[in-house]
Amino acid sequence: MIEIKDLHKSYKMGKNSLHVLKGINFNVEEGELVAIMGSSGSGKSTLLNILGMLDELDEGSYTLDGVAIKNLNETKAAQYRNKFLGFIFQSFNLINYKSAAENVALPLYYQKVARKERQEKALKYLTQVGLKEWAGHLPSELSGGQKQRVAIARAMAAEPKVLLADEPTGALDSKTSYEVMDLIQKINDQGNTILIVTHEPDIADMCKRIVHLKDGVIIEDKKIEQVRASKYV
Ligand SMILES: Nc1ncnc2c1ncn2[C@@H]1O[C@H](COP(=O)(O)OP(=O)(O)OP(=O)(O)O)[C@@H](O)[C@H]1O
Repeated sequence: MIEIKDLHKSYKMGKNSLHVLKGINFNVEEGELVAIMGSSGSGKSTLLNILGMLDELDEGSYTLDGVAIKNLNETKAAQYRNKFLGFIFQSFNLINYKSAAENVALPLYYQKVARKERQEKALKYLTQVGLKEWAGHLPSELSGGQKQRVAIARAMAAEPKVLLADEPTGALDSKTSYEVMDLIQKINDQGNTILIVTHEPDIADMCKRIVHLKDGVIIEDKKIEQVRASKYV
């Protein structure tokens, strides 16, 4: 699903440049649930932004579902982003004056899906995240965990190939974090490919594979069974 080869990314800051990703090689198969970990500044969000086509890579290659993502013009990039990718953010990024259902339906509006189908899909995905009864409520009437569920339903509504989540539980207490992760696991069980950036080892432990970044390179990439086995050696 995702193929990254020798990826490099630098940020220019005046005359200087900061080399953030220094040769990342990384493949993700369909149906994986991957945690990307690493200390602050290791390049996790930069990598996720490149995977999400929100930022451009400098060197190397990125192939997403067979499409080479490099030097695409803005229009093509936006088309592929909408078609392939769903995003979940730490701070939910819901629109405050729109109801839960309207928030979920929004990506479909941008995809020019007809109103009736938008409403049906919004309700379908809100039902999947257990919030059917809350469809007409504004985000301000929902708890943090419920807001993240709405954001997850919104990410799923456009039926993307890959879900990308940047610290999806970062703003939630532990109990709610586990509930949101249970939901993410269920969505993954349905065959969806999901990548999660997280600081929290117990959240990473609920994924199927953990990739560790340090100073812009991958220093460890293990299936969860290997991670667990190595804890007891
Ligand atoms: N747009 C930008 N312009 C300049 N430097 C940037 C930009 N975005 C990130 N950086 C720098 O790149 C480095 C990696 O940042 P990144 O956000 O990818 O790290 P991270 O591992 O996600 O960190 P955190 O866990 O704190 O979110 C940091 O030193 C950061 O200051």
